[in-house]
Amino acid sequence: MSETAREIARETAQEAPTVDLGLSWKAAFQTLGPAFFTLLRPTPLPEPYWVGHSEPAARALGLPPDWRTDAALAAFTGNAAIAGTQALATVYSGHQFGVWAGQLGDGRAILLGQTAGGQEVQLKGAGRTPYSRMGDGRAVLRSSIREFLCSEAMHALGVPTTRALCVTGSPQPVRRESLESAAVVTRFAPSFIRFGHFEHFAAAGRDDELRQLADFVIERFYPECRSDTRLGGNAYANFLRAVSERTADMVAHWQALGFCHGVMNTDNMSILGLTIDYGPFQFLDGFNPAHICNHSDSSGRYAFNQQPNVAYWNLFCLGQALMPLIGDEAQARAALGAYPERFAPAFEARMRAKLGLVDAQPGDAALADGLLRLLATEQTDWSIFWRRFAHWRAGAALAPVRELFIDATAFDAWLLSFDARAAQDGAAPEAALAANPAYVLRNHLAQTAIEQSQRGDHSGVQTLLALLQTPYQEQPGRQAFADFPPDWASTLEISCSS
Ligand SMILES: Nc1ncnc2c1ncn2[C@@H]1O[C@H](COP(=O)(O)OP(=O)(O)OP(=O)(O)O)[C@@H](O)[C@H]1O
Ligand SMILES: [Mg+2]
Repeated sequence: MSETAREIARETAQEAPTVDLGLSWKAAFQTLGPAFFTLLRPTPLPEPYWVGHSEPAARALGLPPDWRTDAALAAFTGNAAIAGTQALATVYSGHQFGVWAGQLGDGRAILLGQTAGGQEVQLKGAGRTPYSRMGDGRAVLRSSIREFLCSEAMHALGVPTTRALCVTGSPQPVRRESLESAAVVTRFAPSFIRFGHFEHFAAAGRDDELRQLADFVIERFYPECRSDTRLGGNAYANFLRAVSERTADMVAHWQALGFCHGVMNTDNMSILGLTIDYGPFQFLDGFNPAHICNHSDSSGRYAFNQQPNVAYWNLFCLGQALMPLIGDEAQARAALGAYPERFAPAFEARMRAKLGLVDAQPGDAALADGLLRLLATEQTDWSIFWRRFAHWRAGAALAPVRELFIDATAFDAWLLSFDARAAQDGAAPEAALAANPAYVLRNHLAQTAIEQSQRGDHSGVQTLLALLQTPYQEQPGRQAFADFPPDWASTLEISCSS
């Protein structure tokens, strides 16, 4: 036993009680065998309390209506084991900020198990694992609230994402730049497997495990790749193609919503094309295409307008890792070609929806591009512009849209060409309202709820969650949540510290 393993064993030594939450479980990731994970228990936290909970997530997971019991509080803080589960941490590697980082792994996320309904349930911030390196295995309340809210917000926006059931907190101090307190996010997804899991075994030349992992993912999530006759009928090439397509769809959706992920390392890229790891993310305020949301990203590698290229770069890393299975470089390249082929039309379709158009026409990309240039020149507020525009399309006055521009003449000129184009379209007037949310999780909204929570009042988290769960519907009395950010929002520095 290594010294780290011994220390972890000491931390988790006390016998955790076992509780039954009324969920059925079935072994999944575990069946891969010990090369892929380490069995271990979460490390308990003292005096746990509820911070936030998502009822739609609870229903999706199959929990009963009165699920928030003391037993659930203990289980979702890592203080009790759940009957029928065997917790584990998985090993992965990855490229971070463009550089090979070697072995990483679940350093603070612990997989509890997979429900019979096919959802893997993880605790993030549940204590050290053999993959924690220098980390403490913990997550702070601040970042846990952000992850919880954004997971559920993205789901409600229709973006493929990992989901979050709840956040629980503990007074246990956690040191970051200052002393903060610990929290745990319970999140779930059909799989938390990342590009980095494949890179891990490929880098070590462990082709047997690489194949085992690919077969595991293909069998469960991409079975159609086995019978696909494209790419010479090569199942692994078709798998790479399918992942490329899902990734393109996901990133096109991000770009349409003005969502900056902030840490698109290959260990944060889901093999299912889900948005994963909500760290220094940000929904754009003013539209600056080169916006960098992560204060730790000094070179702007993950700037908003770099995201589509970075995803492609990350897919190349995945392609490289899968090469021993694909075997043919031309097929791998062709598989990766699916990304640009898919991204451009996917983004164009998203822009069309935002504009309230349905029928694809040849000049659409140029029309959208013309508008994006105007928005960039004036750094117009992304979400407010689109929501007001959607209301105008649905029959409201134009003035609230027009007044967003200092130079309204340029916008008027664009509008002339838009009007001509819209006249030939069959879209329902209110269509754009379903593509342009009224509420997104802007940094300052999250920050306000976090500070309130840090003072012991968690009601702000639930209030915000309720709005984010119905983002396309204005709620009476909640205008402030859809409004321009306050001046202090621009001074918020969100970094990798979490
Ligand atoms: N406080 C911590 N303690 C231990 N390991 C950590 C800690 N913070 C990050 N890590 C590990 O560092 C690596 C990169 O971290 P990154 O910020 O991408 O992930 P994360 O936020 O911990 O989690 P995830 O990607 O699971 O949402 C991962 O292996 C992660 O587990
Ligand atoms: Mg991560």
